[in-house]
Amino acid sequence: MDKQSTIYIAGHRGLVGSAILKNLKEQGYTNLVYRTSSELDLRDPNQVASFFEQEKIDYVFLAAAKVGGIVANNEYPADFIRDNLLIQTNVIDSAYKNGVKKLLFLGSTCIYPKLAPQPLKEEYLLTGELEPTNEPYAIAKIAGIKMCESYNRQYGTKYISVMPTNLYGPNDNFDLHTSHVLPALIRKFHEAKETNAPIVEVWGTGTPKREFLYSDDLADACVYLMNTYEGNEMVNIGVGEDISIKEVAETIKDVVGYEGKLQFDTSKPDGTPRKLVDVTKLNGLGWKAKTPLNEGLVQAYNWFLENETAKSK
Ligand SMILES: NC(=O)C1=CN([C@@H]2O[C@H](COP(=O)(O)OP(=O)(O)OC[C@H]3O[C@@H](n4cnc5c(N)ncnc54)[C@H](OP(=O)(O)O)[C@@H]3O)[C@@H](O)[C@H]2O)C=CC1
Ligand SMILES: C[C@H]1O[C@H](OP(=O)(O)OP(=O)(O)OC[C@H]2O[C@@H](n3cnc4c(=O)[nH]c(N)nc43)[C@H](O)[C@@H]2O)[C@@H](O)[C@@H](O)C1=O
Repeated sequence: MDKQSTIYIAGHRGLVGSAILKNLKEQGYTNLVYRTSSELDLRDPNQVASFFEQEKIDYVFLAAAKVGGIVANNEYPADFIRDNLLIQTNVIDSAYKNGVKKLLFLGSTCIYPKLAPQPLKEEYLLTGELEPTNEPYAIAKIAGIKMCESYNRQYGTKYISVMPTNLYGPNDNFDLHTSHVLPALIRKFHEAKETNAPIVEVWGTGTPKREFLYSDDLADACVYLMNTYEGNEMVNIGVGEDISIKEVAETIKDVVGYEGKLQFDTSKPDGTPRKLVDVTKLNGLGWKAKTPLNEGLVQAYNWFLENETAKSK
């Protein structure tokens, strides 16, 4: 990308899109294009086609999606498969029809089989059954990967797909019903501390393991790969280390300074037992994560204090 290239960041207000926008601004890219979902509904093919015809976009970061935690995925499967198929199909096809030079598609590690060997290598895609709580979302993401590969093969485009592990950071979703585990636990421990509640409820058994990447690191990897990677094969993005939900809950408890107890609600789903990504390919391409989990959690909690608690005052 040149510093003057026209770069569209789809989903620029979200966890990932806002971090990519910040990274691009910091690196001196000046011609950045973005729209909110109310200005441009990416599920609507006509709106997307007109937008691409007008804007003459060179590069696309496709970070707009219907996203949510384990319970949201389980409760709204139709929304997750429909919205994601529509958004990615409209954007990828309009990018092709309007001569976009390169597009980066964001998948997720839930595309790998539920019981795949660990760490998850890129080649494990489509080798086994998916985790049922997020199968519709994962199927949409797999369709996005295959769409990029197919356009590259048939039309000679340069679309790349990246598979990030679980993410957290500024502009995360802190809604307890629809969020992922880290923002949920930050809110739960904070509110329990404020109200002197003796117990914080943690979903599931606490035994599943997850790998967590700070959103600024993810954004840096996306911009790096947009500038350096042209392969048709997807690339995992992660840190290469995981932690149990019980351990991460104890860590957040300490970061927040809550002194009560944890209680595990085993009526809630555990989901995939483990999804540690193999980052050999990413490291070989010259990129490594920088932010340690403890440091990232302190930053995420500070962001929550400055932005989310202000909303409820
Ligand atoms: N969060 C995570 O842990 C992980 C995320 N990812 C992937 O990263 C990408 C971004 O996720 P994340 O940033 O967490 O998600 P967020 O929910 O934080 O942000 C999603 C963004 O998508 C936009 N969007 C949603 N629907 C539409 C629509 N119909 N039209 C236009 N824009 C829309 C929203 O725009 P607006 O704000 O204007 O409404 C929002 O800013 C997704 O592809 C996701 O699968 C992958 C692995 C893990
Ligand atoms: C990114 C990824 O995100 C989702 O998959 P997930 O990793 O299972 O997501 P999660 O963050 O919601 O949960 C991780 C673990 O944590 C436990 N857990 C404890 N207490 C809370 C809690 O309070 N909230 C939530 N959400 N989870 C909790 C929870 O029971 C589970 O064992 C999919 O959307 C998938 O599609 C996807 O791509």
